[in-house]
Amino acid sequence: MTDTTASPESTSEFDLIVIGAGPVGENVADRAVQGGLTVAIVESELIGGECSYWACMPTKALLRPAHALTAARRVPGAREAVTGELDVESAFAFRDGAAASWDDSGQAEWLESAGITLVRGHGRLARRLAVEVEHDGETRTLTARHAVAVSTGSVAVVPDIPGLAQARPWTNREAIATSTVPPRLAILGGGVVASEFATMFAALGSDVTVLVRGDGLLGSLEPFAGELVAKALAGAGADVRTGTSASEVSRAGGGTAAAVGSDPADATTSANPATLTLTDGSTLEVDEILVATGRRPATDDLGLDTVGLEKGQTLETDDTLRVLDTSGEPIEWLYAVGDVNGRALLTHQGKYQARAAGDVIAVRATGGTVDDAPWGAHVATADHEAVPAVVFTEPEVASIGLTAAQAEEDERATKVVDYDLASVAGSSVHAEGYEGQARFIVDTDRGVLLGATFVGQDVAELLQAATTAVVGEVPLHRLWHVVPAYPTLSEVWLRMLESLGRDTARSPKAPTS
Ligand SMILES: Cc1cc2nc3c(=O)[nH]c(=O)nc-3n(C[C@H](O)[C@H](O)[C@H](O)COP(=O)(O)OP(=O)(O)OC[C@H]3O[C@@H](n4cnc5c(N)ncnc54)[C@H](O)[C@@H]3O)c2cc1C
Ligand SMILES: NC(=O)c1ccc[n+]([C@@H]2O[C@H](COP(=O)([O-])OP(=O)(O)OC[C@H]3O[C@@H](n4cnc5c(N)ncnc54)[C@H](O)[C@@H]3O)[C@@H](O)[C@H]2O)c1
Repeated sequence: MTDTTASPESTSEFDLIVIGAGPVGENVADRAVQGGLTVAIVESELIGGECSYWACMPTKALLRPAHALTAARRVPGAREAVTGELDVESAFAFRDGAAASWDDSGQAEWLESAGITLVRGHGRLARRLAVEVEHDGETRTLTARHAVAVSTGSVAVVPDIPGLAQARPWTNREAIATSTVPPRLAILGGGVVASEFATMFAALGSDVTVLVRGDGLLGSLEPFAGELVAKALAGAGADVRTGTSASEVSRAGGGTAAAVGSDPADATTSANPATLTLTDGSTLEVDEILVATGRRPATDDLGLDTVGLEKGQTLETDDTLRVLDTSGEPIEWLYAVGDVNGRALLTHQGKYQARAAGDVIAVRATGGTVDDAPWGAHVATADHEAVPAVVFTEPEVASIGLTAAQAEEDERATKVVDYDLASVAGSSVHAEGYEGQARFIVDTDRGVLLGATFVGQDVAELLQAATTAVVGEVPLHRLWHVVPAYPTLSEVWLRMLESLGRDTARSPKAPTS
């Protein structure tokens, strides 16, 4: 919509400036360009962000060999063909490929092909509609005609435990970029990151101890999810200790684990062990410690004070992703999208927000009509109650919507339907001795699904159907006509309906006798 003939290097004014070129920032920029705007994106590290190099992609690649091996071993005929163990070097090579060997040139090419101007450096808000970019000791100011979007993501939290920081613990970055398998690994935390890395390193051959502060793994999900994952971890030789944490850590010489960085070669295994004193008074000696105790928004050095906000804070937003000021009013020109707004720390959900944000920024800039009613084109309504998530542990955990506990807190009229996945025909041919569990949360007043959780081998692909049912508020009586193919794991849907009773198949318009 403005002059785009000036070279990107010399141009300092754009319709939109995006700070942070992770998966979310890239999508905000792309949608805004498609909406006719000129866009600059500022990135201080690698284009593609945490997800591409230290999170989603490499972790799933390094988990996959163990999943495939376990799956083969569960099927007679295939089992006999597995004559060796997991090959760690090949698994690392597969991981390297998934992380594009920590080289973002492909992503830079994509930005160029999409018509987005890349500005390398650390971005900070300078004042209204202005971003200061620091790169190689030089500072340049970019100005935006219409909006600035912050997509700076999140960083790992290192808890304030005496001696922990000095012991140079791994975060997800060092853990996923390592080229060696620590013989003994302690994992602090019991959430998604802890559970996935415990599964991964146990399969790679580490002696893993998971220190869970609460009373089980994956505390925000249905309790049976954490229980089944803990059972499988124990079966894989990991020691999952609940109600325990570290009260002190020491490592002679401070440890040699790498500083956070983008070079995988930096992540070396410590030559000197660390000793953790646990809250029960016992001690634990390990070669590496992985902190998996949550994430905080990357807003420490973002110039938030220039817009009346506080450094380090989560950037709360309205549903069109505009940042709220201290009085709860949206700042017209400032958007926050992805992990940094704390709405849902997941790539797919951040990219969903990005599609809405990029489109609405373009529409507002060009004087179009904003579609911001719930479920409109320019709002991220699903963030509130319909966030799909998969934990890629063994077994997998796939969830959408409310848990039974959340539904109860809401005081909705709900019914919980539990079903043993081992009892559907599909699972019996999928794997010998298949273990798994499904739970559906049904709104009995409205006759729709509010949530579902599946735990078991290969349940991730069951999730999209559940997401469609929850988001689409598909009536139960219509679900009776959604026939699952036989014999698949999806047959659990029919079992859920049968548990509710054939009466739920009657449509509201059916004549009553
Ligand atoms: C171990 C792990 C595994 C995960 N696995 C999955 C998964 O399987 N599926 C899933 O959906 N989610 C997963 N997640 C979550 C997912 O990684 C995040 O939700 C996602 O990366 C968020 O994207 P983002 O673009 O908001 O932020 P990020 O990916 O963090 O990107 C932010 C970008 O902004 C840049 N930046 C920050 N500050 C500045 C600044 N001031 N100036 C310029 N640039 C800046 C950063 O360098 C970075 O490139 C995982 C997370 C972890 C930790
Ligand atoms: N497959 C996926 O989609 C995937 C994978 C990994 C991460 N993620 C995302 O990344 C986010 C962060 O994951 P996470 O596991 O780091 O955070 P989390 O919030 O899921 O879990 C943090 C865990 O650390 C514990 N903890 C917190 N402070 C502690 C302390 N001081 N001492 C001991 N324990 C402590 C908590 O009790 C909890 O068990 C998640 O919200 C998730 O959405 C997604």
